[in-house]
Amino acid sequence: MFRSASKAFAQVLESPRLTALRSTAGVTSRGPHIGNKSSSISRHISSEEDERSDEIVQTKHRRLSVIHDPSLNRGSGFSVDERERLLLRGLVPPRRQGLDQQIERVMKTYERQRSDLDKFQFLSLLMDRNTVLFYRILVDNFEKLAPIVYTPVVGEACQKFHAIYRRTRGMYFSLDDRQHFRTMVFNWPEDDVDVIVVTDGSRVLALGDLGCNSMNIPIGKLSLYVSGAGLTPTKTLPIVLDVGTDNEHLRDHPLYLGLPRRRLRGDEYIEVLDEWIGAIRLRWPNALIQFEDFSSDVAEVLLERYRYNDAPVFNDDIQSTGCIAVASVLASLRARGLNARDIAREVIVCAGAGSAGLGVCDAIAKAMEAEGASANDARAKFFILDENGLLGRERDMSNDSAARQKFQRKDLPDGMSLIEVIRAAKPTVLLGLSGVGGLFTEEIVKEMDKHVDRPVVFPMSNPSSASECTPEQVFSWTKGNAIYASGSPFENVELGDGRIGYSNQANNVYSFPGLGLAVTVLRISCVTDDMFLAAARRIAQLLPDEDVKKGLLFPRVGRLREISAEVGGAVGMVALEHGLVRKMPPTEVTQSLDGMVAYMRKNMWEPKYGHIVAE
Ligand SMILES: NC(=O)c1ccc[n+]([C@@H]2O[C@H](COP(=O)([O-])OP(=O)(O)OC[C@H]3O[C@@H](n4cnc5c(N)ncnc54)[C@H](O)[C@@H]3O)[C@@H](O)[C@H]2O)c1
Ligand SMILES: O=C(O)C[C@H](O)C(=O)O
Ligand SMILES: [Mg+2]
Repeated sequence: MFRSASKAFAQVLESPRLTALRSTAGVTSRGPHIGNKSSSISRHISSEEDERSDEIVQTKHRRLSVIHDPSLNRGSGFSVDERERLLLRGLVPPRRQGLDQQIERVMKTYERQRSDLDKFQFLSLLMDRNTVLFYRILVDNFEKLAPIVYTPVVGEACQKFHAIYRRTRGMYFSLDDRQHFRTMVFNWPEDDVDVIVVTDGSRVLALGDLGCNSMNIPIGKLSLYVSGAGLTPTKTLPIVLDVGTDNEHLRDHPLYLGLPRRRLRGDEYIEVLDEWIGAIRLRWPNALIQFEDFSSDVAEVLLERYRYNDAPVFNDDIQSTGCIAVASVLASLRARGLNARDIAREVIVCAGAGSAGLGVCDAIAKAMEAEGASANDARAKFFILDENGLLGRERDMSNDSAARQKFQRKDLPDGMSLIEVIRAAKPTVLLGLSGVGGLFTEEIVKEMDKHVDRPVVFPMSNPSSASECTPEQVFSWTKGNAIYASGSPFENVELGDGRIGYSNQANNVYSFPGLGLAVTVLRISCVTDDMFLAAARRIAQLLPDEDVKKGLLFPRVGRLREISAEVGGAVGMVALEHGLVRKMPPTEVTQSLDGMVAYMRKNMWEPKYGHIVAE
């Protein structure tokens, strides 16, 4: 009955497009030696073309080794001077082309790719070839390409990693490398690493244990740090910890690239993680470490073990998912004409009691407490289910984590079904972090709709196939009344009466890039829950009332750079207040949130060709 709304109509509601931001001028060095020597020389070379940035890169590379280094390669875009200085004469076609022409050629070829997986591979190969061109294209076409490099297509790319593998990127630490972690970190050529995303592949989206195949997840996340928050590409490091896999299909597959053994668990697993983090801290003491897609049995344990160890660490699935969930609930309050303090009156039903579901509920409970609710009153607002139904009275939770025990309902029978819980609790917000596609049926959503004016339905599971319901379903079942946000992207829906049903994307991509930007720019020493709460509040305020009233909760991901500057600003102000900043910005920056946001924006890397000079 409903069909997807045209993009053009949706864009009418959007505020001005992303402003291009220039990075600050600087000199870096890239070459065959290990390590970068930053020179103090900083001079402006008057550019032959306006499109060039002021950045000067020194290199010892010459001839084909320049072309084979993606961070130096400019393809047909090397200037006449660079061709002379780097001995490239005759090694590239004679006619020089600018970025615009290169983009045109690449996008035409991209459009000819037949499947989404072909598109993924095409972009991966571009990333391997030419860093600036890849990121220029990603930044300029973010909304179109994010679903390819990120959820949902990155999920399929992980499932088929062993079959489509072409070239290495990032680092692998396997059980066979034990006792070598502290030396092998020096095999990585960069002395400066700002952000590491690490996974052990034990729970990739809702696709289960993908072992070593999971490498595309850290690669994808880091490409969002660069495109969405202006982190420097060469200072990002994707890592897979290969501790085996319990995925028999992969383990027995002749092309599988990881260790063909069962997954290591227990104390020995923790020892491996300790050894790994010790090695990382030895080589890159300040790098932000993002734990990604670790299964729920270890995710929280690892976070608690490392988060206060004097270096920044966070778990994306727990904390930044909590952040976007809080932002979504806060924005939905605005949509319903309520205030932030009304969050304490929300009633939350959450399907999914893994680390993501519990992390989200914990973050919302903390947001309630921040608005004056007691811890007990906040807890009483939650009804959490796992695959066995409600976490209720009779459930033996003695071996469960504190995070899970906290949400046990002592007043209701264990195992109540989702529909029974909806009838009993009359929720205002329904969250899906179950990984079960289609879990929110017509009966469930209609039951919820009976008790509230505007049901808030957030099926947050990824990829799209795991979404608990689609926007078309929810808007159809609620006659367009619902407020909707999903983990993976969906098109908006035309409601048939001139209105649009907005399909917001409640994905942690709204928070982790901006957080990483702030940690890097200010060298923040520890990532705290208060930072995520401040970021959530900021995200929830980014759109004007007239947009939010229509059910649009925050700007679309196409404006991620702007959003990341705002998130970075909010995080930076909390870090300042709590004395966690190790690299103080100029005083005027510290005076206001606006000043901090502008500072974040100014420190973003911009994908433009700089000038390469011979070292
Ligand atoms: N939107 C986002 O930004 C975001 C971020 C992180 C995770 N996620 C998604 O959240 C999901 C869960 O992640 P996780 O790490 O907690 O995984 P998990 O496998 O540990 O947890 C899944 C939970 O769902 C429960 N469950 C299974 N079937 C159910 C059912 N029929 N009814 C109710 N509960 C059921 C399981 O018992 C378990 O508690 C994944 O799909 C992941 O992609 C989304
Ligand atoms: O990767 C995503 O799209 C979000 C999240 O980190 C997840 O694990 O689903
Ligand atoms: Mg994840």
